[in-house]
Amino acid sequence: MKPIKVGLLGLGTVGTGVVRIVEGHQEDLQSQVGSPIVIEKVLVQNKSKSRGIHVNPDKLTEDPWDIVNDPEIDVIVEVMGGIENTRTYILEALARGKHIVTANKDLMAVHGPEILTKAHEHGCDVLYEASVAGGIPIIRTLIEGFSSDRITKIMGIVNGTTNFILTKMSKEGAAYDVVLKEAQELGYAEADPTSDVEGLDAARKMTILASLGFRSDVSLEDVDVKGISKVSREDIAYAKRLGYEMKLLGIAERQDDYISVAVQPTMVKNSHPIASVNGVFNAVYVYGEAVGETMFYGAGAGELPTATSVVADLVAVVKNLRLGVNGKQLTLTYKEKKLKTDEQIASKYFLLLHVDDRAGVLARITQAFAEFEVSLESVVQQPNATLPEAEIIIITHDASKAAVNKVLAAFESMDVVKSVKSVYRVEG
Ligand SMILES: NC(=O)C1=CN([C@@H]2O[C@H](COP(=O)(O)OP(=O)(O)OC[C@H]3O[C@@H](n4cnc5c(N)ncnc54)[C@H](OP(=O)(O)O)[C@@H]3O)[C@@H](O)[C@H]2O)C=CC1
Ligand SMILES: N[C@@H](CC=O)C(=O)O
Repeated sequence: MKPIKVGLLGLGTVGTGVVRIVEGHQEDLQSQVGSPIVIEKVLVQNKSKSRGIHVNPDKLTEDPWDIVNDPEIDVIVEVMGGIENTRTYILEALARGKHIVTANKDLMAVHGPEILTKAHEHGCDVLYEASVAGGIPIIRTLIEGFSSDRITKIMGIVNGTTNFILTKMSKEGAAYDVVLKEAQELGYAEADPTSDVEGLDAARKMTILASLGFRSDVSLEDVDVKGISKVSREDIAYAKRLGYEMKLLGIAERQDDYISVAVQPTMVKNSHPIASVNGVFNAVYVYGEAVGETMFYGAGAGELPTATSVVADLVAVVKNLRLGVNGKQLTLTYKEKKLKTDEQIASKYFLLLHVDDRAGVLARITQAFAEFEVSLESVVQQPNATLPEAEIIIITHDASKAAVNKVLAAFESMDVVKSVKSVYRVEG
């Protein structure tokens, strides 16, 4: 059979993995799709850079149009990252009838609907399994595995870099900056790791998951995002003492027609399976009305796990080519979203306050919670080790975000409250 020719945009962490798997598993791939898969051309920024993999130098190009305009190329695998240039290359490639596989969540979270519409118009496939949770086949699972159910909640660790950092800080007492550097060296972090640590990467992934899971037009602006850069070793130690692990969680919830999506550092009860998801591993919990609770676990970043998802998409495109059904999949119809208000978003909260250490303070603090009908699960007061103040550690029962914000606003005008050191959502 005629070989399938692939143009690879990018030969960094993921691109290198794609070449290794396509070459190393060639026989298995051929047996599934019935023809050889050949990486015909590879786009890089700098052809003379030394690389950890040998690629025939004649295949390397620094000009994306060498690939986009090449009529011999059937499929483009985009693993270079970035948004605007990449969007242009992909739209142009679709206009020329090429199928696309991408790992680019930044692009798909922002321009996904435009790209998928264009693909449909041109009878092309656009697959993006690797864009969320690296090696876990969660996108295919949401589209196919849950097609018969109605999802009410998607909750997970969807960023490997921040889970790697929080795990090392929690288990080894490691310093934030040192572990971030290690995550970068291992190829887990984004080109600009701010998007990992400030939660944007996870927010993009949650946009994709929530859109597919709730079949709703969720956009990045709908996600309430907070990263881990302000999580201190002290916060992690408090969490552990109380029986929790600190995790950066993405949480998308639906009640009737109303949804909320957030990414935030969250204290997860030790007994919850997500609390023991460590290092670069990701896990996604999906709750369906009929199926109940399910969990998907695996490496969320890194060369080979991510490339596994990319090459699986490539195999799917080639199988569709064989069957002549590219671009013929039924597209999802998205409902117009209705976002929950802060009154409708409920969870347990952890608060750490520094207060004056004198009679009646605890009563005033608890009175503020009572005023806004926030019920408390536990309250602990202890002296501060270094300051002439007391610390109050509070865990609430389920309370609305609006009510907790009102309590926090009340603390601002209470002279006995010196500072609100930390506030975290609590799960489990
Ligand atoms: N790393 C991971 O674990 C995961 C990454 N992803 C996504 O996969 C994509 C790639 O990530 P990753 O492999 O880590 O990125 P890298 O930074 O390691 O590699 C990027 C590659 O693209 C090339 N490149 C970048 N910009 C251009 C440009 N303007 N013109 C030509 N070539 C360019 C680079 O060339 P050169 O080598 O010459 O510099 C490099 O080979 C991103 O979208 C990322 O978000 C998704 C899941 C996991
Ligand atoms: N930087 C990302 C890579 C995979 O998407 C992460 O750490 O999860």
